Amino acid sequence: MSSCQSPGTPLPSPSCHSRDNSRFLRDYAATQINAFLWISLIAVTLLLLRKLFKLFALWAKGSRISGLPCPSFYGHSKLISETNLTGLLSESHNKYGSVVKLWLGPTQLLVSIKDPVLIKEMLLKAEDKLPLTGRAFQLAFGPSSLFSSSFDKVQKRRELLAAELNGYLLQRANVISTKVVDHVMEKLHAIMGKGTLDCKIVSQHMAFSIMGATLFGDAFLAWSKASVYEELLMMIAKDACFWASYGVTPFWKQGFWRYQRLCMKLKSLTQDGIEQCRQNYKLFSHMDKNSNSEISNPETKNAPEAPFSSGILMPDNLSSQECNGHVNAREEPCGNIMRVMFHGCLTTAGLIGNILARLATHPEIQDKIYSEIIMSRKGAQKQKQQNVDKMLVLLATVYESARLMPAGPLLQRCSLKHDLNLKTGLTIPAGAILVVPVQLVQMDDSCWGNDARQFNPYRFLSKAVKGPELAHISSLAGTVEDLVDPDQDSCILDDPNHNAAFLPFGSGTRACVGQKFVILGVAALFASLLEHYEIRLQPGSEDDPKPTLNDSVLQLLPSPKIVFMKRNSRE
Ligand code: HEM
Repeated sequence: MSSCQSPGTPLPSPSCHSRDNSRFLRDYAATQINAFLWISLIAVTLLLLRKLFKLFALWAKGSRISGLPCPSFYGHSKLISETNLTGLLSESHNKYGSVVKLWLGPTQLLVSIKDPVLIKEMLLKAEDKLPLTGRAFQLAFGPSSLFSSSFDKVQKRRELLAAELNGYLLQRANVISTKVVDHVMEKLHAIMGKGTLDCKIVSQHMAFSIMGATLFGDAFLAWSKASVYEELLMMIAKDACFWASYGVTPFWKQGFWRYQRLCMKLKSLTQDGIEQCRQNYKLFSHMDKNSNSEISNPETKNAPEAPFSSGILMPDNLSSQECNGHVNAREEPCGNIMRVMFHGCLTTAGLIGNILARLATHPEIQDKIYSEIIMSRKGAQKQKQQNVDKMLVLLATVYESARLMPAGPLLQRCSLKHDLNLKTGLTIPAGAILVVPVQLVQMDDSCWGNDARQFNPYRFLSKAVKGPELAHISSLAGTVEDLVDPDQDSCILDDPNHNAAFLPFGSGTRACVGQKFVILGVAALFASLLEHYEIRLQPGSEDDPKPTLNDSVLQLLPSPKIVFMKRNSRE
């Protein structure tokens, strides 16, 4: 008799019935949990096996690429600091050729490519960037559709920005530059009264004013909070890479919260600036209805329809949340403006600073550019703006300065999902970090000749020699003496991008969209500046500064001290 049956009763009691039920439920639950645990175990094992398989593939494929032997199981990462990575890669390329590997850890393979043709191929095929820059921007300015790691996320926004920069905004580059020079010189006179000028500070003011006037309109130059904005941006730039280098956001650090407060302040100032811009835009659009466009530029006719004929990169346009055909609800409304301000100001300041320093140490080039300016003025007495297209030595100087000091020492990509097969037959395994040591490539004798390390703008000029049938071109890279007379129409400016080793703005799918705009804008700035001032090095100032990574970009340090001498008022 079962224990559930009371004596003399053929049926089990109700309490016995419920005990059976609960035992059944308990058994059932135990079976389910066991099944779940087994399935989880199998899934985790499969995942681990997949990871292990990928790791073996990385090791096997990585071992076919030559490079420095690993000092230990943990790779080279302990030996590498930001400053000596380029040195280590240089040594490695000299020893092992144009594609080399470096194990940063047991699971992290870095592949560096130095051959310009392979670089072009890789930069076209590898569309995704390393997450570091994206993370730095995300931490500082929130989620957005520019500068992210994934190409799919940024593609549409890139195209829109490029169309605006290379279309109707290009015509403003001249106008902005003249105003910026007037504005900055006013500021600098006050500083000059107290002593000499620091190249870094001057270039920072100039870059900041150009970018501000481009994004927010001319009203930015008179904005009372512009100096605070500049200061804040520079404070954020100092720490941006540091905080982004944490794998997990360091919420537990007090410094991080201080940094976040700075970012919030910048955000609220940006919104303030946008408000100014809106009011200014209303004024402009009203004026535009009454008058035709100030300047006519043939390129604008082919450019996509300009939404704001005032010629400013209207923040509303950059921050519109509808992109890629859908509303991006997570996107920070003014995130893209802060990103473009941040990237544009830092990189443009680096370029301007480098040009200032080169011109100060090369008065003969300054004289050539000055005669180009005078020539262009002769042709167009009444014209307010300069025509920089004809100032070949000036443009060549901008190219050469960009070549000698890129924004950063490396271009970085990842080939996360698929192996990357190069035409040479070499396979770069999925998961590897791909880098281009720009500094090395841009100073490589085999790409630029024996004077690769020298400042020689003439390398971008060619002499058009008219033969009996065909005009042929001979490069002018050589000494300054046998060079072009800008008075004669005998030379042409080479497109720097025809040299695959010219990479200050990157190349391929993720190249900088601001290249054309920035080259013309900076050239126009120097045309306005050199027309009225001569740049001289302060006696005793360090005349051999080195490109050094500072505030997230390469800068010439120690920063040279310069003086602006008003022309026709020399002592
Ligand atoms: C001297 C000034 C500048 C330099 C040297 C510079 C350089 C660069 C470099 C090296 C890259 C990465 C390219 C690559 O990885 O292949 C980049 C990306 C970019 N630049 Fe610039 N840049 C400058 C100014 C500007 C300006 C003024 C703008 C816009 C107004 C701009 C917009 C961008 C954008 C949107 C990207 C990101 C492209 C992407 O992630 O897909 N840049 N720039």
